[in-house]
Amino acid sequence: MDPSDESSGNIRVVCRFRPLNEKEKLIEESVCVTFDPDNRTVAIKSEGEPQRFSYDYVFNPSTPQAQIYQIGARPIIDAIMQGFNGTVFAYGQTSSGKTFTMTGVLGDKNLMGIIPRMVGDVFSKILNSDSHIEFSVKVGYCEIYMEKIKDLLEPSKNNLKIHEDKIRGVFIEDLTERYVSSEEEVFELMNIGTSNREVGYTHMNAGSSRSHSIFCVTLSQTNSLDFSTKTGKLYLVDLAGSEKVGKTGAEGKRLEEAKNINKSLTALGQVINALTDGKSSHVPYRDSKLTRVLQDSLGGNSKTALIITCSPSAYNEAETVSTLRFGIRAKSIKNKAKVNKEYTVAELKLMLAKAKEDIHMRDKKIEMLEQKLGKPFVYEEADTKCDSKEESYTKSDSKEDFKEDTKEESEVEISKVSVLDDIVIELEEARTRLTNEVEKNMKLRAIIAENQKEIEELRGDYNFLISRTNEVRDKNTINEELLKEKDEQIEILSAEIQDLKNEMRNMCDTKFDLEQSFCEIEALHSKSEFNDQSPFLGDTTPSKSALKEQLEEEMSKNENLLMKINEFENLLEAKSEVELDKEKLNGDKQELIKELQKKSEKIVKLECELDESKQNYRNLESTWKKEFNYLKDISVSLGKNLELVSASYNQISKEKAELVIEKKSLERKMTKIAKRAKIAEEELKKIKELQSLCKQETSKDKIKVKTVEIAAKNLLDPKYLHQKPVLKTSLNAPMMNYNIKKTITGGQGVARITGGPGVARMTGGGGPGITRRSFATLQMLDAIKKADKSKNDSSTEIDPNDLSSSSSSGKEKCIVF
Ligand SMILES: Nc1ncnc2c1ncn2[C@@H]1O[C@H](COP(=O)(O)OP(=O)(O)OP(=O)(O)O)[C@@H](O)[C@H]1O
Repeated sequence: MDPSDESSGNIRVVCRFRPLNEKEKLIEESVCVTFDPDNRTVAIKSEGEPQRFSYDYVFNPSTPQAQIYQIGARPIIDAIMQGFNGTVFAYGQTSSGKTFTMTGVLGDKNLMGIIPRMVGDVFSKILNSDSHIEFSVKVGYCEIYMEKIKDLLEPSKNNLKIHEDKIRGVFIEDLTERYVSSEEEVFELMNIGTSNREVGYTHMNAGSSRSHSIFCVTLSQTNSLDFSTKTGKLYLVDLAGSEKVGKTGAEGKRLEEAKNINKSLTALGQVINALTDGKSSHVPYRDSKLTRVLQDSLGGNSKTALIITCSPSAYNEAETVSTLRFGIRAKSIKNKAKVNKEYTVAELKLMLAKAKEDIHMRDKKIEMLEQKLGKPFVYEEADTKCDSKEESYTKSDSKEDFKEDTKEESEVEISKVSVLDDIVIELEEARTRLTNEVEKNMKLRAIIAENQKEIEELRGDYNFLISRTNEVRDKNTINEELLKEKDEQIEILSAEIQDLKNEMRNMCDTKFDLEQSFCEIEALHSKSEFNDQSPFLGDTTPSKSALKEQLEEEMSKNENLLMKINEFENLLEAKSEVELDKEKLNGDKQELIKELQKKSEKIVKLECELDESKQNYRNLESTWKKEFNYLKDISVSLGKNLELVSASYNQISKEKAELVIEKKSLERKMTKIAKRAKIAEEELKKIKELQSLCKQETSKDKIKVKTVEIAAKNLLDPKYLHQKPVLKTSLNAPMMNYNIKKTITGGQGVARITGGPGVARMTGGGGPGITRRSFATLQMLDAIKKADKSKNDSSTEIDPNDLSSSSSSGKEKCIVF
């Protein structure tokens, strides 16, 4: 991994003091703090020595919101853009200005807090980014109230759970996250969330936050060129303020809230202690929801800034000191943040393709260099400048020296090329390995995709079975309830039937009695009609009217009975109906029982299948995990290989550049040497020509000397003395081995021979008359001989007196050879 993808460092802690509020001014106007001019230290005045606390920055009460953002939180945004996680959280006593710092006044340019400013910066950075980077921004908003996490964008979700996995770290499950495309949309969501927050009145703060709020911004970036993705998660946390219930006057609900707030803040303090005391092996993140949510922000994968907020009032001195101490402890927490980057297969493929292309290019270059080094030298007129080494070659340097040097240099170059060859072979091997690994990777991915499909199908089957089982169970329960109801009804009806039967029996008895009585009465009545006057009868039997009354009574009873009988008959009918129903129900029940049995069997079967599916799923999952780990290993080794490839590439590039420079200088040397060799060859040719010329001249000279001697003799011969002198001629002849030019000029007694290397010049005068001429000629021959001897002299003068007598006519007399 690129080292810039990781960063470890301490939490950044800044401290902010707000101005005195009205209440503090009323209670006690004195201020208990002084600020050092270095903007890093604050001192609390106390009776003894003032207590001093130093942070990354200390803001005095007059610091504007914009500066707090710039110094306190802005660096975190840069980290988020790079794909790190980030957290900014505010801690402090109630009413110390946490919410003012984090949120401030939305929509007010001067008073808005860190969250809206950060959001604004995120969007402006997105707008100014490269066009091939695609961004997506999501926001979520929740609060921890009385140890429950409530979704502030969907308040019905009021007990969200915290989870953790390797990819996402610690996260709040099911938290509503909305995609947003402008800061206005974010502000809208913030307003919605804030309106759902638990806020209440206390003596210290009319709008006191009774919960810890967490505003999450997730920024994902996809590079459309290499398909890599980066995700930075930003947590902006406004903690509830610690409070002394005596001061805040919390009672009832507020008291419960205060207890909860203080408890979770104590848990936060304990986590910080465990992280910083250097002895604790266990960090109690799980002691509260707050610490669990902030787990990554405190000692984990996040760049974190803590803003501690304080009151400057002497009235709150104890709370301020406690907050300052908290900040000091938090300062030594070390986090290890890493860029949340994902290498996609496409990205890996692209990297591989690039590496292949690089290797190919390098191959070509190396081939070219090899060709050039392998070819016989072609002398090019490439460069006309001479370097010092080249100039040290003089005419006396032999071609052999030059060849020797060139051979040595060539050997060095060849050894370099062979090293390069080795590297190229290694790279080729790495490339093959990489290709194989990528192929393997692709195959594995295909297998995993298939497995996942299968798992999805199994999951679908499983869910279907579960829903079917639940359906059957529900039906069963309903049927059972129905049966129970019917049984109860049957029981009631049976009891009623029993009662009716008893009543009917009683009624039958009464009816029988009554009928008997009626018969008796009828008999008596006829008897009374017969013995109407009998006093005996009148005394012992009831009177007719009495009997009539009794009869009427009995008749009405009878009617009632008849009615009851009717009722009873109806009831019997009803009973038979109920019995029919009961039978039917029993039938239904039997059917239901049968169905139930069938369903139970089916459930058992389905449960078996489910177990099997679960087992399969578990197997697949473990295979998948293994494969995933294997893939991860491969991806790590791929990363390493790619690093190796790029390192080798860099090395080769460097060496190639050096090689090119050396090659150029070699070519220049070659050109110079070639030129010099050409010159040397020309010189040699000339010397040889001269040698042959000299040989020719020497033989000619001998002939000439002889001719001169003959001529001289002839001149002295008396038979030539009357001959006219030659008007003018010149003698051009090399003397001995030198290229000597001799000129004899007739005139007024001047004769000069100019000697020196290669040249002898004689000028002489002659006059009429043989003697003089002969004398002059003899003088001249003598002079020539002298000049030949003194070849190193620059000139030999002949005394003009010696020649004056021979210069009479002013006309030249020469001997022609
Ligand atoms: N730096 C400041 N300048 C001006 N006013 C401030 C400043 N800080 C805070 N205030 C004011 O003080 C009051 C309390 O601030 P705030 O609500 O932000 O405190 P808090 O720490 O969030 O309190 P709690 O923990 O009770 O929620 C508010 O009216 C706020 O406007």
